[in-house]
Amino acid sequence: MGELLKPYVISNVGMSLDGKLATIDNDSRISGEEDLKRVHNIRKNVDGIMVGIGTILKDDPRLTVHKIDAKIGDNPIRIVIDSNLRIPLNARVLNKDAKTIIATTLKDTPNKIEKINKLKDMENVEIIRTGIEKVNLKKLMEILYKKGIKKILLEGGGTLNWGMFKENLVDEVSVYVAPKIFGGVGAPTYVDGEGFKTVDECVKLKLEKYYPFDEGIVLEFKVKK
Ligand SMILES: NC(=O)C1=CN([C@@H]2O[C@H](COP(=O)(O)OP(=O)(O)OC[C@H]3O[C@@H](n4cnc5c(N)ncnc54)[C@H](O)[C@@H]3O)[C@@H](O)[C@H]2O)C=CC1
Ligand SMILES: Nc1nc(O)c(N)c(N[C@@H]2O[C@H](COP(=O)(O)O)[C@@H](O)[C@H]2O)n1
Repeated sequence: MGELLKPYVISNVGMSLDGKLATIDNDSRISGEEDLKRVHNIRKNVDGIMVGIGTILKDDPRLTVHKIDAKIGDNPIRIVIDSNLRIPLNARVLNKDAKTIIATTLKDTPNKIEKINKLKDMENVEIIRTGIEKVNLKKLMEILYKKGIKKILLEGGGTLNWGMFKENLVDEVSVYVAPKIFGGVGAPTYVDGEGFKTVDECVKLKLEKYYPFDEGIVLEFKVKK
């Protein structure tokens, strides 16, 4: 079998020192303005920004380059991973500021068919279908690569991050760690999902760079392949 041709994937989050992406009440204001500008500089230099539907439902993000000087044409393609097509039709990620790809499964329900038809009427929206119960992330990466998406910024949340790390689809990690502790067993962490059972199986990283930033620290790693 040939090597998987896939986009280069950078995973970025802002997290508390205890690895949380938000508090138990879903307050995710972790990064300060400087860190958000750092993230938007990464956004400006990738072809796609990817998030899971959990993040859309909780944060209603725009996923555009809006914290630094940029033109609408600088906006990368937004990619939402949404197995059951739960995306609200008024989600900000569906606005006209950029193109949006919604990746969903091949499984049909009457509600899903109706939603797909509505989404197809939106000129900036494209739907890609792969996988049965969950979006098949490996196949999706191949499809995106063939469409010319060569570099992706993965912006979470914890469930999608797990899916991407488990399938060995992440190439680089860049995290801002804030000097804050949130606690809470139910608060989302950088990587959730079912987790690896042994240290042997886990994703191994090579530390490349670290520097104090805002009130915290930025850590950059390459994923060992
Ligand atoms: N501080 C930060 O930098 C960030 C914080 N967040 C926080 O993370 C939380 C959202 O995270 P989650 O609830 O975990 O949702 P998520 O954004 O990770 O989306 C998870 C959803 O992705 C879908 N999915 C489809 N196929 C999948 C696959 N193969 N593997 C994995 N997922 C698949 C599933 O429907 C699943 O429910 C929010 O509280 C948000 O505020 C999110 C992004 C960045
Ligand atoms: N880097 C980073 N730091 C934080 O503290 C965050 N809460 C996030 N969240 C991510 O950014 C999205 C918001 O994007 P827009 O400003 O609306 O374009 C949010 O949905 C998370 O993916 N990131």
